[in-house]
Amino acid sequence: MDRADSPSAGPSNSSQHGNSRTLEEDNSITTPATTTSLLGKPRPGYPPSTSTQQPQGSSRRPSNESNSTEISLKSKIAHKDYDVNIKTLKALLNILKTVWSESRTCSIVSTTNVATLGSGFVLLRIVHELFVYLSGIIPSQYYLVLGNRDQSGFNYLLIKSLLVVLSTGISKALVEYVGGLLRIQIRSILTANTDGRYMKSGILYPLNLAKSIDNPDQRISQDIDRLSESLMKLCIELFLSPFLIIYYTVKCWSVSGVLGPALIYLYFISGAIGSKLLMPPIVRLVWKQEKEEGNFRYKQTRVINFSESIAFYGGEKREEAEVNSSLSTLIGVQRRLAAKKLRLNTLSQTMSYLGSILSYAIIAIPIFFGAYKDKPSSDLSSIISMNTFVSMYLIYLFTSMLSQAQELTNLVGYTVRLEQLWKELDRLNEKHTQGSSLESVISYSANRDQIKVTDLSVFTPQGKRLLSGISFTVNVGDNMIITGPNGCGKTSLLRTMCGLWASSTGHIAIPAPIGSDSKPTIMFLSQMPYMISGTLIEQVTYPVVHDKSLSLSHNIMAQVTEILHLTGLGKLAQDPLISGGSSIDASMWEKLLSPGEMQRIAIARVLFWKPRFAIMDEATSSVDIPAERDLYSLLINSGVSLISVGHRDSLLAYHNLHLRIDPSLGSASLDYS
Ligand SMILES: Nc1ncnc2c1ncn2[C@@H]1O[C@H](COP(=O)(O)OP(=O)(O)OP(=O)(O)O)[C@@H](O)[C@H]1O
Repeated sequence: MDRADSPSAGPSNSSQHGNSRTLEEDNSITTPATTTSLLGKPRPGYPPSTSTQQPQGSSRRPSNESNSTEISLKSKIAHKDYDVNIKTLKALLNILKTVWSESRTCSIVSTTNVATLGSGFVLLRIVHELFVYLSGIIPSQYYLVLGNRDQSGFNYLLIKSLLVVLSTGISKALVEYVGGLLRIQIRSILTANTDGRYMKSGILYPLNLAKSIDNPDQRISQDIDRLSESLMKLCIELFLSPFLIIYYTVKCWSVSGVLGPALIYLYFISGAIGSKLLMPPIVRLVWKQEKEEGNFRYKQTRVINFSESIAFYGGEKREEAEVNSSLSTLIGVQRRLAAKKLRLNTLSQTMSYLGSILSYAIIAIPIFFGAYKDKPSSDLSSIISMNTFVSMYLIYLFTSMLSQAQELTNLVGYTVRLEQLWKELDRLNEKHTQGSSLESVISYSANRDQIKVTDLSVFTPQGKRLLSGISFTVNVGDNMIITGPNGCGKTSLLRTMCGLWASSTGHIAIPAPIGSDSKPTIMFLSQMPYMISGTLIEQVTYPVVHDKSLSLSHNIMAQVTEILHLTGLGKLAQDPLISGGSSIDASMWEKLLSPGEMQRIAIARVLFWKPRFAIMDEATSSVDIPAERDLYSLLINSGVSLISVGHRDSLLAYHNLHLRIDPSLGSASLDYS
């Protein structure tokens, strides 16, 4: 409820506008349209929905096991861990501390902004509360001047009330505006901080591979935003609540005696108990609804992503059946939810109407006990109006507090989710920092011209042994091809050599980078090249951090253009749509280029960076045979040593070493040619 629209009072006014306003506002706290209980609404979107984004990388198989683990983990979290308790409040405090300390160093917000906005918010909130009080007592003044037929008093009051109402509206809008700006600042700070911890070597991939935390994308993009929103909502609503409750209790007491506040407190307690009893099944169903919403959305997204394959197969009917089945599960849950909400809404509606009647019952007591028997009727109307405002506002403050209690539960929920992510990121960071010097099978060698693998055993992240006893040495100038049947572990060996899979034994020595040299010494090319959002130059120079001067540098442009011509992509450099210098979305790149052209872009990146070694996992499988010959010649002539995986016999000619994997033995033999 907007306190600017807080219960206006007066016998006729309150029955016409005052009460209807009040009920409407009470309903904003209690009715199903906006919320489901006196304790506030279970927010859509929380508990978290199933992310539509699938982790990329090596977890190629849809894992039912991991999904069910995730779901059961979420169930546990939804029912148990999201309570408001000391632990979760400490986590919230930790987040607030981070916001405060980061606001001084964060590059995307200025400290002055945060401090100015914070103090501006506090000031505006106090000013607004003063105007709310002034506008609340205006109706009682109207009863007085109208009752006394005082025309000049009425004219003066008319102007005064217009100014007060205008100021109340403006101050409320400003409170929400400044609160909204603060929310954006908090979100920016927390997101930048979390992304800084997440987008790191040794963290991004292991976190998504092991799924040790569900939906990090959702936690960063959605949960942080909702956390900031909940925090600001609580600040806007509850910032002055304790003081206001004390003030309006005293006021109510002074008009109606102890019975008035006592009845309001009783009303509040019974509403809270009733609501608390009816809430749990609804919370559970809301959680389930969010999960089914997520599943439904995921199915729809998959249809979009794979529309071409579905069209080729003519599988539209099959997809429709799949989507419909998901929809019918979702609708089933929504029906059960609506049924459960009925009881709670009955209570909520009844309580909100009772609240407005209660305010009259409170003033009726002193009137019938003779407290105002000497007052003329105009004065009495004014007193009734004033009292109705005070008691209704007190009732509003309580219901508002109750509804914010649910907001607090949401805030704690988002806090727990963010804290879990931070803890996991810190754990992986610690492991990575230690692992690179102590535990990992990979070590940097002073010999920058060699990759040496000794007695390596390769295990999947789940611990299944794929290969054992693998040993080989590739010197700069050598080119090695790895062959073997599907599923024997070729790509897994490459993942282990690149340090992506840590669960291995043996030893791999790779060239050490020199100082702060950002040039990669080893580059990995997968069968499906990764396209980025950006310009043609950024595409070829990936993974350099985006730099405007790079796009303007004539040297780099000339170098990239030459490489594009060499790799058979000269037409791209001439295409105004592509080479115009404007950024193109990654998904658009994937449409503009064929798989073979994307593989050529990946090779262009190697030619641009000229690393010591390029590890190529079927990286030319979509390129025609003559072009494959040209590309391999280019790479070898540029001084890059290649470690290739492939099935085509044509590849053998470009390599002097041949590692054959024998799946029956789980080992490999090395041939020289
Ligand atoms: N993330 C993972 N978790 C568990 N097992 C995996 C994972 N990735 C791959 N595997 C399994 O490891 C085995 C070897 O896979 P890998 O991709 O290394 O085979 P490959 O020799 O490259 O096959 P292909 O020639 O078809 O590309 C397969 O049985 C595969 O299912």
